[in-house]
Amino acid sequence: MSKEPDRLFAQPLAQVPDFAFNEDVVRVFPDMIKRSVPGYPTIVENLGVLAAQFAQPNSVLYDLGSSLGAVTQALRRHVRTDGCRVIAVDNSAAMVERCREYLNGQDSMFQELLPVEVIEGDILALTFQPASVVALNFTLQFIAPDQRTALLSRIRQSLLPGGALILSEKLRFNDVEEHALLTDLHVAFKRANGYSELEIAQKRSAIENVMKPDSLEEHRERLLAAGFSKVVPWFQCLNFASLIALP
Ligand SMILES: Nc1ncnc2c1ncn2[C@@H]1O[C@H](C[S@+](CC[C@H]([NH3+])C(=O)[O-])CC(=O)[O-])[C@@H](O)[C@H]1O
Ligand SMILES: O=C(O)C(=O)Cc1ccccc1
Repeated sequence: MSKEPDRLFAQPLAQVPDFAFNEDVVRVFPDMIKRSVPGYPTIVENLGVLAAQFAQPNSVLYDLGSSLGAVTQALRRHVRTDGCRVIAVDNSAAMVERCREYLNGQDSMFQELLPVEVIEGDILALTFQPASVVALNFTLQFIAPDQRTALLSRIRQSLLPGGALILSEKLRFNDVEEHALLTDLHVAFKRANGYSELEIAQKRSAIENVMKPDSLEEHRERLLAAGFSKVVPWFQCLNFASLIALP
């Protein structure tokens, strides 16, 4: 994995462009996501552990918005169920190219890993195969809000009995004080990870038009509206959380 440190927002920018998953981001992405998302390594590793409980024989496990394939690699470390295969999907060509390289690296180091296919494509245009596990690890927040219910409904329709959707997201909070406190604590987390005030401020304006977090209540209601029967939060660290949604 690339060890290049994230300095993308370190210099003052005359105008901060909207955040995009381009080659510059790909180069620093492992460092960026670890220093920006509290609990990220714990979520990714345990997503593999959870997935192993829901994986059904001869089914597909989806990693939607796979970026560099961290979740796919965790699925392949933990899931031993017969006949499973992983489909990773991302619409960033730069991410997909590097993701394929990393997965080839994993293949060369370990034997008997689940087969994996990496698709460059829009998850909104994807035809889902019957699946036992669908991971949306910090991806739904980048989907246009008015498209989210339809996407979750299609995922729900593709899920096999005994399967699960695992949804990780940055949260906003309806309670003003709770929102302010957890936002401040997230800034403290970033500062503690070496980001300057300028980096934090410029990153905030880069993502504000492209990443729209929902509250836990909105997620729960939307998942139920999409046909899921049960929503169980299994992890929260500051304003980042992960939920299990059962068909
Ligand atoms: N419509 C779309 N179709 C396909 N991909 C998309 C779409 N919109 C955004 N993406 C992709 O979703 C990913 C979101 S990052 C996921 C981290 C990863 N899951 C991880 O566990 O490391 C989250 C973050 O950076 O905060 C990017 O790679 C986008 O290209
Ligand atoms: O950096 C942030 O403030 C975030 O909310 C997380 C994030 C991580 C990586 C890309 C975009 C957003």
